[in-house]
Amino acid sequence: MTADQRTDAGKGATAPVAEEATHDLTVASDGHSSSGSQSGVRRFTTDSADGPDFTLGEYDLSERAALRRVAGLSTELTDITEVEYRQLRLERVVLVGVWTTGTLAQAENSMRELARLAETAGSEVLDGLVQRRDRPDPATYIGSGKAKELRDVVDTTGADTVICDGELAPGQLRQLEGVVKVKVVDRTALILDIFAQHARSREGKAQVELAQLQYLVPRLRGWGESLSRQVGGRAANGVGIGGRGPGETKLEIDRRRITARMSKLRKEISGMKTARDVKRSRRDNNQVPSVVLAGYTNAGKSSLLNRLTGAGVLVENALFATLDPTVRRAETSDGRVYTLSDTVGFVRHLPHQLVEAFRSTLEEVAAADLILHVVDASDEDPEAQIKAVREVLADIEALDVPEQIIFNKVDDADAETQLRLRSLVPSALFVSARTGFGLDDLRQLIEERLPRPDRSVVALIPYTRGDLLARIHSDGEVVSEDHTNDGTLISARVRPDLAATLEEFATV
Ligand SMILES: Nc1nc2c(ncn2[C@@H]2O[C@H](COP(=O)(O)OP(=O)(O)OP(=O)(O)O)[C@@H](O)[C@H]2O)c(=O)[nH]1
Repeated sequence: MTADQRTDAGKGATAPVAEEATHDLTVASDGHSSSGSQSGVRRFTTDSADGPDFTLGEYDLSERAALRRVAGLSTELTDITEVEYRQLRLERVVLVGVWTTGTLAQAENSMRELARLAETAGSEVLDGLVQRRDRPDPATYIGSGKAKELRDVVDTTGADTVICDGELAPGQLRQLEGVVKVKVVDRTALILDIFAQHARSREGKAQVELAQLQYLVPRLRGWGESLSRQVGGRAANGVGIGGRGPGETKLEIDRRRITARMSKLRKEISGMKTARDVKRSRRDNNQVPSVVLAGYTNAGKSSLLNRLTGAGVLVENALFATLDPTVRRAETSDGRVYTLSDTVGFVRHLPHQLVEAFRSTLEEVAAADLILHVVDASDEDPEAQIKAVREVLADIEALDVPEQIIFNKVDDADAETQLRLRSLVPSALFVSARTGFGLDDLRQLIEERLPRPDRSVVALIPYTRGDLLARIHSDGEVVSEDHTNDGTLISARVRPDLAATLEEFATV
């Protein structure tokens, strides 16, 4: 094996999803929009408690470039302090990775995944380089010789961006940019950007913005005080940013504003979580068991949800089509009701900022009765998918929820692969959301693994409480039922909460 390997990262990947690739996203949550002027002086409305409209003044070009680089923002933007995000405009990209551990095949898979991520963000992958190293170079991520080679690849292909397969220190990004002379972004910024493109709900948008800001804050420190300027004069004359008076640097103001914005977002997210908790506890009180589809991005979770519930959920051959959790009602063949939900797709090296920001959404997974862990059987490295998903499950403390591995897309996996997967996870179920193969088995499995009603009750339910009778029928198992003058005498097995409700009508 040679030390340096060129990958075919772009070749194995599927067609880019160009739609909306350059769509802009404004995340000012109160509906105020910012307005920019060509001159570089930007006025905008802020929803911060610090004050109303204000003027930021001008950044010089190098500062703007630094801001964009730090934020991983689009080329024609913007002042970070406007708290407005646009998508990365990554058009023609070259990928670069450092292979430190594992096999070459694993390193290449990681690059292939990076290629898919880049394409999901709307870019065209032109080439990819991997360098074998004990650890990334502290200055330029790859070694200086390799960086020059990368510059040649950039020149030859006409790429406008380099994407690194890791999270880089701000200094590394800057120094590598200095060598290759085009924009350099890292995997984290790329994933954050894809999430920003896919966020639809208010909660999803707020969560992504929070994650972006978390990514941003240490990077503000990274390019540091040298870019700070005294803006105390502006702050003091009232046009500034709620001013702490003279002497405050631009950097400090940025940082303070971002911190304020982050705590506002946290509050918003926790408010939305409360609303969701209420819904969930209503479901819990009705003891509706919940089954969650979790798994790697693009594994086919939405397709399975559609198949199992007939719900019209977006299915897209792109990473992270699903960002906002979808909860659907489903029923077993014996009429027991449960909820089936789709969750955000996981990915290798899911930025910790995202896991943090999406924690409240992911808590749904930790509260489930059963996790259907969907794995793409046609993927080159399903083991890596399983590992990555389990890492996130561990992170959100969902490891003690019963988990069932479902290998999906078996229509696209040859017999040899299926055999290998079978020996890898003997208890796994093999299905195809596309052809319908194995779905009856999956339904049956859900039925068997749903918590069963285990309390025996005998109760005389007055005719005025048809609601209770209906619940016993839908959530429990009726043993016998008799209509008497005083009401319905019913013997049934039900779950503990319903048993408690029925206590006042119990006859034994
Ligand atoms: N061949 C094959 N393709 C499938 C199957 N199930 C889903 N797909 C395809 O896989 C792609 C991703 O499917 P989704 O259902 O959107 O996957 P997901 O896991 O919800 O994706 P994220 O939203 O990224 O987490 C789509 O192009 C589907 O048509 C299957 O059983 N066989």
